[in-house]
Formats: sequence, C-alpha cells, structure tokens
Amino acid sequence: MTAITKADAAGKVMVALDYPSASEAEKLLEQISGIPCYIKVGMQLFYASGPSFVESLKQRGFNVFLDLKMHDIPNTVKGGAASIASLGVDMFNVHAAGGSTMMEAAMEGVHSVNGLAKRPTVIAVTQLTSTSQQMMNEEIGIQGTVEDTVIRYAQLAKQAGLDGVVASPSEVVAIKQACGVSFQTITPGIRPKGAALNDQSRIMTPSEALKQGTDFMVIGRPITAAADARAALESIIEELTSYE
Ligand SMILES: O=C(O)c1cc(=O)[nH]c(=O)n1[C@@H]1O[C@H](COP(=O)(O)O)[C@@H](O)[C@H]1O
Repeated sequence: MTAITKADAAGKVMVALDYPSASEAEKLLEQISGIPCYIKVGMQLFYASGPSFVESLKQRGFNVFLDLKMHDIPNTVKGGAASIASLGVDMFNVHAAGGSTMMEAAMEGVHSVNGLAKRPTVIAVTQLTSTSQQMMNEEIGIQGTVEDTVIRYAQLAKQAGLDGVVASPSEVVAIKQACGVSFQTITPGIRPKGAALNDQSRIMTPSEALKQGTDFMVIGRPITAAADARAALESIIEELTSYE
C-alpha cells in the first residue's frame, strides 16, 4: 500500500476541540500550531463560545467541521443549516435518524445562503460510535446489525443529497460499496494502540482506519488529554505516513 505524505496525513485528522471555553481551546491550538490538521468544534465549545470563535478559526485559515448534530423538524433544521452555512464552515452534520425530508431540508438551507465561496460539506451521523451492537438492539430497539443500520442511513443520506456520513471505521468499506467511493466517511472512534477507550465502543487505530479507506478521522482525547498534545498528534501523523 502506498504511504501518504505528512501533509495529507495531517489533513485527514480532525482534532476535536472538546473544551469548555475558547481560552482552553486556544491553548491546544497553540500547542499544535503549524500542523495542517482539520479542526472540529462540537457542542460543548460552541454553546460556550458561539459563532465568534468559529469565525475566528476561519479567519486564521483553519478547515472547520462544526459538529452540532442537528436533529429536529425539517423547517427548523433548514433554518439551522442556513445559519451554520453563513458562518463559512467547511463541514457540518445532522442526524440521519431525522429522516430524508429533514436531510433534504438541511441541503435547502445551505442552498438558500447567497454569496458563499464554497458550500459546506454536509454529512449525516449514522450510529454513534459509542453505540454497541447490544445497546442498539436491546436498548434503542433497532433490530439487525449495526452495519445494516449504518448502510441504511448512509443510503438515505446519499439519496437526500448529502456528501457523506459519520460512522465507525469498521463500516467504511461497506459504506463505500453501497454509496460509492466519493461518498465521504468521517470516522470518530479512533484510538491509537494502548489509548484509553473512554466512552467509545466501535473503535480502530489510526492506521487501521486509514486502511479501510476513511476520508477523515475525528480524534479528541488521545490528543487533547495527552500530557504532550503536539507529540500525540505528531505520533498519529507518523503512524499514518508509515503504515503498510
Ligand atoms: O459527529 C461526531 O463527530 C461524532 C460522532 C460519533 O458517532 N462519535 C463521536 O465520537 N463523535 C465526536 O468525535 C469526537 C471523538 O472524541 P474522542 O472520543 O475524545 O476521540 C467527539 O467530539 C464526539 O463528539
């Protein structure tokens, strides 16, 4: 298998800035400065620091994934998507469980915004990577395998005009088979060898995820909770550039 360059590897890593304030997030950004990775802002930071922090990331040239996982009635999601697109982010997500009309409404919201240099990539969360097979069947009450559900959601998202899905690395091959190679996969649940599982359930190492053909991998605590965040990120990039 061909190795990828350091810049390509860094561009595949989406660092999850799960922090309670912009100042905490800024400390991490300072530690990893100069490494051209993608930045993910989730609900903890967004609810605390709002659109201005996201806009400041864009002004500094970062690629930004705004992860607010919208799941509401179509009209509300359409409005939310228009507001998010207006921030100039590169990617955002909705829950596929909201259904095809809701996902189509998200796309309508994006298209309603005039003057965007480039529209954001819109992706759908399938089954959260914290969900296990047993939990999905017995607690949530969805029958069949997690992979079946993920594929069903991915096909629904594709039909609704979305660009890709969030899933675990284990489902990437099946998603690409069902929806085509250009349908993007964004995979959290990434754990370097020996890293704590935390609340994740369906996981893989960075190099294993890359071998599955994932487009982007979302990584939070293995970097943000490390004693040396920069060293942790560099070691992940090293693993990606030297995989066989
Ligand atoms: O949409 C997401 O980004 C997401 C979906 C999912 O199924 N699982 C998941 O972990 N995430 C996010 O990915 C990040 C993973 O963080 P760590 O578990 O700390 O690596 C968190 O910010 C989650 O909110």
